[in-house]
Amino acid sequence: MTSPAWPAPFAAGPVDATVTVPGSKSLTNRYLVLAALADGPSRLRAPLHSRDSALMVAALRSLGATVTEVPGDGEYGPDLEVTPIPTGADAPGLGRAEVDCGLAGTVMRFVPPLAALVRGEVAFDGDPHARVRPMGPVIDALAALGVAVSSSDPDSAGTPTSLPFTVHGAGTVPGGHVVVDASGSSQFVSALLLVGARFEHGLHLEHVGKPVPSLDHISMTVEVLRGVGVEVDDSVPNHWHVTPGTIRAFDVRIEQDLSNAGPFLAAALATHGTVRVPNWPEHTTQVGDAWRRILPQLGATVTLDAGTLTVTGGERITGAELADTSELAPTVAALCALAESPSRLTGIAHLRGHETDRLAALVAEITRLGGDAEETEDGLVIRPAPLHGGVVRSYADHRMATAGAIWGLAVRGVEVEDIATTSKTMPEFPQMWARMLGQGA
Ligand SMILES: O=C(O)C1=C[C@@H](OP(=O)(O)O)[C@@H](O)[C@H](O)C1
Ligand SMILES: C=C(OP(=O)(O)O)C(=O)O
Repeated sequence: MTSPAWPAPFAAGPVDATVTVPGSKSLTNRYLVLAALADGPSRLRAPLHSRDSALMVAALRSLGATVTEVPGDGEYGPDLEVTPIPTGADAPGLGRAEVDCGLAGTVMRFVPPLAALVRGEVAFDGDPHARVRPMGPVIDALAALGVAVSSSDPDSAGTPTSLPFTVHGAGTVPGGHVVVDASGSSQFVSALLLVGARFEHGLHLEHVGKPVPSLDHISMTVEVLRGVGVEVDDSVPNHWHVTPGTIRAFDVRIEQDLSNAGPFLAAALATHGTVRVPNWPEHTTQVGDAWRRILPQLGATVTLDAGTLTVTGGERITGAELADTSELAPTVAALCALAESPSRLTGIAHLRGHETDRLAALVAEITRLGGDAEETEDGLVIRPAPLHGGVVRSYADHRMATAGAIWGLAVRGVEVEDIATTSKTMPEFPQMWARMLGQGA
């Protein structure tokens, strides 16, 4: 049974709110992987607790890590303590394990290389749509690095290109030089870099193909690795050298998810109001820091003062040309559909391989509400047109659901199908949205 569509609250006046959001998905799931491979127990403070992080925790447990919730000072749930998985040729055999990737790119891409370092068979599968998300480059790279990967589908022969598949971990990986085409997702690069130090000869990863998207996420991987004592040389574009060595156990505080701050900041523009986000990190590799550059181009005033980001919407939203907005694109597109001049988003062809084909989904939903949007080869063109109410489909995509919420602020009668899909990275979303609007909850 599907739950009824969520009536998106309409904002009768300008929003005036202060919002903090749960921990970063990308940081939480990177640190979880590193903790599972570290040289001792680690602690994540104020991590994300959501479907994607729960899937990562479950995956690591099934590979032999111990992950324990311990009380912390985070607003959105306990800290996590992680005792690493036993790896290496002498590690106790795991037998057979199963990993449910859900729809989490970070789980389906980051965990298979880790599975190669345990001794046992690890079967990966996920949600129906996860089976069409691109996986081939990670599997091919593992195969080239000496790891056996087979299809879990008895009818399919040869090296798998997508879920479901099984990694036959030998406990050790020779490693060395490998070439990937990472034009489909930066996660192919991050996945291999995260574990490369634990390969016998380390890793020299080379990208060949169209440009790698979402480069900020690779910078995040490199910075996080350096922070735990891993040597990474990224001085030559499209080449990454990871020196073999230990991953140091750590105690880190996870930054709040700046991408997920996006819909709340967008509310300032959609309602011509003000939204403040305290604890904005002074230095960060999160792509969401780009809100400081993007939102002024859409007509907002943005200041960062004493660690609080304040966004005040202008009288109108102006359209803009914006490149490489990565996972911010659905939120940006939602605002562009409310703008008074045209917008062009470029460098986001790979969004077709995200939780859903986001370019098609955004065009369909903007059009459904009476807007004017079309796909280009590598993005979207969105032209001004008055929107009307309707039921926005979310396609199991948290960012489509939050796009619907943004439209609902400015347009009466918008409902969002399956708002619960926001639990992928922000289970508290409906309550947080109501609180932002002063509706209690
Ligand atoms: O490494 C990560 O944590 C992510 C990388 C990006 O993937 P793509 O390169 O596929 O866009 C981003 O869109 C995704 O939400 C998270
Ligand atoms: C693309 C996204 O997720 P994933 O980590 O599943 O790729 C996203 O959160 O926008």
